Amino acid sequence: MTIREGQSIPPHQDNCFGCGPRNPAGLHLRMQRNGMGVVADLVLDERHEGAPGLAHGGVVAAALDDLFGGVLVVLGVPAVTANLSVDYRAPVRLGRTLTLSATCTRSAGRKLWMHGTVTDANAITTEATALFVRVGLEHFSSHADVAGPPFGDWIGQARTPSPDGSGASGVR
Ligand SMILES: CCCCCCCCCC(=O)SCCNC(=O)CCNC(=O)[C@H](O)C(C)(C)COP(=O)(O)OP(=O)(O)OC[C@H]1O[C@@H](n2cnc3c(N)ncnc32)[C@H](O)[C@@H]1OP(=O)(O)O
Repeated sequence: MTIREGQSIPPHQDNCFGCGPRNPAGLHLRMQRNGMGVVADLVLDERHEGAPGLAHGGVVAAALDDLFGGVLVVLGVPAVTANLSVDYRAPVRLGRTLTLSATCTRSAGRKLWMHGTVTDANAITTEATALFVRVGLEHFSSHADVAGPPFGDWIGQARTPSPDGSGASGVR
């Protein structure tokens, strides 16, 4: 599956907490390709509240984690979060249009390092880094039927790792 610049990223699966359109408790993230990364707008509301008027930090972390999952779709690499680190630089306010962006900064062997930010009116509120580890399709298929769209559409076409194990074009 080739996703062109500016094109929408399909949800990982319809019920994904981050980007699934069918999940009533989900964030309904809609990502677009931005270079070798992704961007998305997100408005959080009282369902996502932690401190009064402010977003729960775990929700913000989940959104960034899911954007990293969107980067995987751009790269065509099946992988999962091994480690996620979040710097909360400023409170994230409810009812604001937040801009989330994420990209892969490096890959080596099975590992991919991600970087992402949340901005509100061009000010960074949150910054995250993550280590993703490439997995085989059995990581997913051993728990559920993953053959159908949209998950099966891109995961089934995920690129075969190159001889050096990287497989992710444009990142090293
Ligand atoms: C593709 C579609 C994605 C769709 C959804 C996206 C949603 C957003 C992403 C997620 O939320 S994924 C869900 C949360 N993550 C998980 O459930 C993953 C659970 N963990 C695992 O399944 C395994 O621990 C994992 C696949 C990550 C690694 O197990 P393996 O047995 O395959 O590999 P191994 O433990 O040998 O580690 C491979 C390398 O990564 C390194 N590594 C693994 N975990 C690490 C860690 N936590 N911190 C640092 N390094 C780590 C490890 O040291 C090693 O480095 P070297 O190759 O240099 O020796």
